[in-house]
Amino acid sequence: MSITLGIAPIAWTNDDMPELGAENSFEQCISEMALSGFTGTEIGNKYPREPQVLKSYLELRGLNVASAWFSAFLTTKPYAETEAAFVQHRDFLHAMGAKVIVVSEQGHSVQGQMDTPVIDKKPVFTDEEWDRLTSGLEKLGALAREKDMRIVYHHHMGTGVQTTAEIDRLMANTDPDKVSLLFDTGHLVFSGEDPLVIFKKYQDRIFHIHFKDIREDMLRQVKEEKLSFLQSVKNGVFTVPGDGMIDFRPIWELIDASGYEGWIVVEAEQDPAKANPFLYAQKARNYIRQVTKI
Ligand SMILES: O=C1C[C@@H](O)[C@H](O)[C@@H](O)C1=O
Ligand SMILES: [Co+2]
Repeated sequence: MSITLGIAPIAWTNDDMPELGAENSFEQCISEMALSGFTGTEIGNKYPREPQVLKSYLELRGLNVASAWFSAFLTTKPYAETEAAFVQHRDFLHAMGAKVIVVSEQGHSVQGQMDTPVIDKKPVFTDEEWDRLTSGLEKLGALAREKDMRIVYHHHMGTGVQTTAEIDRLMANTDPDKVSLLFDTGHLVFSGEDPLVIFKKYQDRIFHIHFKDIREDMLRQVKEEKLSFLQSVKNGVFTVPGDGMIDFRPIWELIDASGYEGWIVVEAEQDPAKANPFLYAQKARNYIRQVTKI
């Protein structure tokens, strides 16, 4: 397997704020993905959930399913609740042919709170919560391995695994065979981390990649005005690769040199009323072609 390029539906319809892009239909979204030159997608709130139905729409457009997000609550709810929801999600993704499952711990997360400043108010897990998180993730990882899949942990703004130190702690305390890492350029730069350092350190554990860029002026505004994660997204802190402050060339050089095989998914949520998702998808595709020759 080599590298395959996908794009997330979140630029058309936003799962965190379904009112963003409510007017965009599922068929418009997947048709525009395919027309822009992508061959994969993640799954959004308008996608049919029956594997055969979803496949019939995607196959027509030459799209495969890369993965889909799963919210874990290992730090705040009984493990069995997360496991039951995870197994359903795993089986759906398995039926769709995906090999990786995006997992993010949402216990104490402020990412979905409209008025909570994302920089100052992110949660910090206690030692006990860390133990619940790492042991729970290893169990979910083992369930994924039963189906020849992997969980890829999504470090994320406004959550307990956001910073380099937190990613280090998660990686140090989990079995590499059970817990892999998702590399999201936008979240790392938003948080002030160095994506090159993270990629170099964890290249053997990175099994999924999200490419998103950051608008520098919006990032400044987020800090100055203490905006929440959702306000930041609405105001345009994220954009597609090639449209923001991140230089993807050195990132790509590391990815290429590492022999990475798997998905690179463009994931650039912004307000579709301000940023036409079809035009931005084409912009991303052109920039990636220039930088990676893919
Ligand atoms: O992978 C992701 C999924 C979204 O729901 C999330 O909020 C976004 O920022 C992201 O990186
Ligand atoms: Co992401």
